[in-house]
Amino acid sequence: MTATQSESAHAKINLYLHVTGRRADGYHLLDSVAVFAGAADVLEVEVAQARGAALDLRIDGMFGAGLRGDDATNLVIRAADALRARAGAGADALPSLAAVLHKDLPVASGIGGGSADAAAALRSVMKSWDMTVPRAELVEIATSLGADVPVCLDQVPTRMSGIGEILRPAPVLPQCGMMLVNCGMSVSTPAVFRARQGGFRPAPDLPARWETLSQMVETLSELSNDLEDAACAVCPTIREVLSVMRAAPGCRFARMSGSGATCFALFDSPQAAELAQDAVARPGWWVWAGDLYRDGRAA
Ligand SMILES: C[C@@](CO)(OP(=O)(O)O)[C@H](O)COP(=O)(O)OP(=O)(O)OC[C@H]1O[C@@H](n2ccc(N)nc2=O)[C@H](O)[C@@H]1O
Ligand SMILES: Nc1ncnc2c1ncn2[C@@H]1O[C@H](COP(=O)(O)OP(=O)(O)O)[C@@H](O)[C@H]1O
Repeated sequence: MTATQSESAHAKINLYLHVTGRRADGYHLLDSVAVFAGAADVLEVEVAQARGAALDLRIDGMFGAGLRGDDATNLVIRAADALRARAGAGADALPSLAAVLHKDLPVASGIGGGSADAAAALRSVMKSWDMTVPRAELVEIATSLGADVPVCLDQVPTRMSGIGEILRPAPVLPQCGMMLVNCGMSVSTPAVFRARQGGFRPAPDLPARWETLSQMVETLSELSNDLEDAACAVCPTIREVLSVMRAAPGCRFARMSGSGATCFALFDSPQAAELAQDAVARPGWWVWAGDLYRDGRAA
């Protein structure tokens, strides 16, 4: 074995999510600001001695039991397969890889854990194979793995549009703290898009920066997550989560992320979010509190 590539795969939070249209293939056009929380999975990839074999994946962590390492549909394996396919005739010369995924983010929960894992796999496998992929092609490969994978490549605050493949800088964020709560129920993204009723909403004008949390909350209050009603129809506990979060001491704002069921709340500081954790704790609920992930990492 040679050097281990360790990549953190951070939770993606949609501060708002407008459905702006629909493509002919059924995919929805979205407008959203995605930010990343400190909460993360960790993917470790090592080069093995053998050549030509597939990526061998082991999974552990708090939410590892729900996923199988030998499942070829796992997004980590699909990411490695996509890069191997790109190597064409040179694929047989690539060394085999051994990977461990520490799965600490809830699965199918609106915070893009699987997408973040796929992006982490693209980053670490490219490094392990000493492979350079032009940015536009990398975004194309990422999009083929899932609409949320491109935004997870860099893990920086991003304005997303298209189906998730058009990426622009988000407004500069203020200091704040974040809490994430998941009620323990997986929610299927396609099922929520199918259950959605109502028309389309325009993409809003946003400022270049939010100087304070109050300014950001004022803007977000004018916007919405257009998947929230549909997700609540699929998983009614989301409404209870939101009302518990809104009642927590110091909570400035709460909303569902992505297609749910995870909800986020904003606080004045990471410490304020951590202090409110006990007030929202319920049996079977996953609660995380801390800072946004502000470092980002270029793919
Ligand atoms: C809703 C969002 C918002 O960021 O977040 P999550 O709830 O997944 O975190 C994403 O668009 C989810 O992206 P992702 O989870 O990668 O979706 P994909 O695997 O590409 O698509 C799953 C299914 O969701 C629907 N889908 C997804 C994205 C999109 N823009 N329009 C859609 O209609 C399609 O039915 C598709 O078959
Ligand atoms: N490494 C992975 N982590 C999580 N989910 C994965 C992974 N690989 C494949 N999946 C599948 O992808 C789907 C979406 O997972 P996830 O990204 O966690 O959802 P969401 O984007 O809603 O948070 C799940 O149904 C899950 O079975």
